[in-house]
Amino acid sequence: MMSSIIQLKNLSKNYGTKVAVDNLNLDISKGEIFGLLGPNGAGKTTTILMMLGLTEPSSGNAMVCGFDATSNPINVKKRVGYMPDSVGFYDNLTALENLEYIGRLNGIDEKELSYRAVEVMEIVGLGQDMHLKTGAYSRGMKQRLGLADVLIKRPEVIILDEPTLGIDPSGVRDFLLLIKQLSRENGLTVLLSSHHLHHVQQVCDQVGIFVKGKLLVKGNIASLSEKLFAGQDHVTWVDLEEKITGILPHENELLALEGIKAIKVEGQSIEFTCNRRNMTPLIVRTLAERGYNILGVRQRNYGLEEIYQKYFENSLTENTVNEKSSSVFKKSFFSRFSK
Ligand SMILES: Nc1ncnc2c1ncn2[C@@H]1O[C@H](COP(=O)(O)OP(=O)(O)OP(=O)(O)O)[C@@H](O)[C@H]1O
Repeated sequence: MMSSIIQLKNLSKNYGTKVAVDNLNLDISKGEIFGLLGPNGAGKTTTILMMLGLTEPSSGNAMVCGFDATSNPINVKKRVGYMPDSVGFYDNLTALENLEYIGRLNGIDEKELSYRAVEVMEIVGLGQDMHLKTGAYSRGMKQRLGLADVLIKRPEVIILDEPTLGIDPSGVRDFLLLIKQLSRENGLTVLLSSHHLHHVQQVCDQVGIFVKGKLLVKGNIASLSEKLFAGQDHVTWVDLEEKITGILPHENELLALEGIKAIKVEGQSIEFTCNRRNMTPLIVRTLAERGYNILGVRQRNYGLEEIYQKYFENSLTENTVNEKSSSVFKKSFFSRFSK
């Protein structure tokens, strides 16, 4: 069992009557890449600020690298690198100068600074461009420079708030691979917050889904989709060459197979509703043995894609237009659970 490097116990934060974080309990192991997922306003940033000692919890506590973030923020800040969702630089300085400036703010010895700054620039893939002014940097390059700012103090934990915001898809992939490599090679613990499930799933060992200040579920991607869709029907569609009119000739025989709940025929397509997973091979085999000519087979899977579509995509689209959407998100999420 790996030891926890971040431990949040009954952590809450209220802003007036607004509960931003609601009695949060969370352990993150050393060397783990953890994804905090949730729509806008879920409480991700507030949680991060409490871990860094930048916001005081209303109750509960956050232990980070063995220190209480509220009573001992200096020790936490020494060990934790934080990249906020937007990082600012001095546009008329070169990237290397910007990084050295941050290094000085972190109290890194001048003799070591220039060596370390160049090293970190190479690590984040900006070795070739470190003498360019940051005014000429793309969003993706700035993100890497932001990461360099965080790495220069050789942290044990890095916390990245929405690190993929505004970067193009290939930039996102490269950036996340870099994070993974850094974590694996150096035992670095990474906490990243995002509302992009797609991005998070590429790198995270574990994810936690946040809604309205509460952690709804936590686990690795596979266990998460199991939990979220437990009890859901599994559906398989089979397309046939022949058109079926009326009842499928072998309907009763198929319904007698354990796991098949219902059969619906629509022209050349048959829909099998099953109460257990992985029924598709048996269905296909049985139909083929009975002489049906199968043209295509599809299966409804409950994976990340489905989690994303159900709980994030809708919420996000609405969020950009309408701030009230988090209640929509919550409703659909919970109605799913209470089924
Ligand atoms: N300083 C503050 N004063 C009052 N309310 C706040 C403050 N900071 C955050 N909130 C509220 O607390 C809730 C959680 O916000 P938070 O920024 O932590 O969410 P988030 O998950 O990080 O979302 P985003 O992705 O939009 O940053 C929101 O409803 C927000 O309006």
